[in-house]
Amino acid sequence: MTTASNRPKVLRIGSVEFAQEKWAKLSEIADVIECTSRTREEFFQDLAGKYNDIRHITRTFASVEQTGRFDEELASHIPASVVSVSHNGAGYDQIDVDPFTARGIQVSNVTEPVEGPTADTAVFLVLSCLRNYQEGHDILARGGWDEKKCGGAKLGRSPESKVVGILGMGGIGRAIRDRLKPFGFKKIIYHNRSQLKPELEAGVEYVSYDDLLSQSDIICLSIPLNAKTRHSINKEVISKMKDGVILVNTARGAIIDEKILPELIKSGKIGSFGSDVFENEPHVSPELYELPNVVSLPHMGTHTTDAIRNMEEWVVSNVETCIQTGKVKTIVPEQYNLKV
Ligand SMILES: O=CC(=O)O
Repeated sequence: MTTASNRPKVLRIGSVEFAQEKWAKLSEIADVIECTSRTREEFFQDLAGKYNDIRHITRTFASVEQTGRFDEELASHIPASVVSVSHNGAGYDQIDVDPFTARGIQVSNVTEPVEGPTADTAVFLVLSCLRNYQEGHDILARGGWDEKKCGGAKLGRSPESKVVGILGMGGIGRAIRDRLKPFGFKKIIYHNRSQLKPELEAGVEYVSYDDLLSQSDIICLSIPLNAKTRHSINKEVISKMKDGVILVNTARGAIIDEKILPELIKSGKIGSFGSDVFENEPHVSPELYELPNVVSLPHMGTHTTDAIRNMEEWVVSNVETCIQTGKVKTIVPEQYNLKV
């Protein structure tokens, strides 16, 4: 039981949109402190001052504007009292996990609430690229629907003739698989760090990285961004893909070396590009999104009230579970062996 003197302090960085009730519940067992530091320098000063006895930190994707990345430098300012950092999002590329692991600090991310909404977005992009729906919309919007059938939009293809390759078969990759299955694609294949157990694989075929590149008509990227995966989809890798491949990215923009895309799309090497994420958000080169065979979204993967509420509540659960058991609910994979 917590008393006023031993109640853990939770530093909340970034705003709450919908999970006020869940945060209020957490306040019954912890002191929740809103982070008011406006800059990274101020944050470092506050960590040595008014936040010097906090135990848990929560952060949002947008709060990077306030504190900068959670890197080695920032970790070196974290008070020894801190036991967990809970990130609101599936992708935690704003956090360098190693310096936190070295200090015995648990890092958690959001898993399940992100999977369905992100996969819905991937399905939208796959279908739009396959059927040229964006081109149809653009023709209609500029008043170009004349006598020509469907306004002259290019003919699309149906799923039955296409192989889908999913790169990365974590929770989001599996949700993409499950949503694409009913469309009747010719085959769904995947590549992952390791092959999944049959019950998780759910009937789709595990292939090598190179086989995924060479066999897929549509490639969905669902891998995390880190030092190994940054620009891993580059000119050389794309040259191994089928001519006219459809590339769909709902993971992180910087997995692809974005500057090479316009040329490869114009040449037809990439038949269509569907993306919810870009390398330097919110800046996207008009040269890219103005191409007719590009479907682009401003990072809307989890942009629903339900998803945002569920994600915010998941973050609170991570803190709550850590207070109650000493362990966060969803520790990041790099820390599976962390002794706590
Ligand atoms: O981009 C969204 C997330 O990382 O959850």
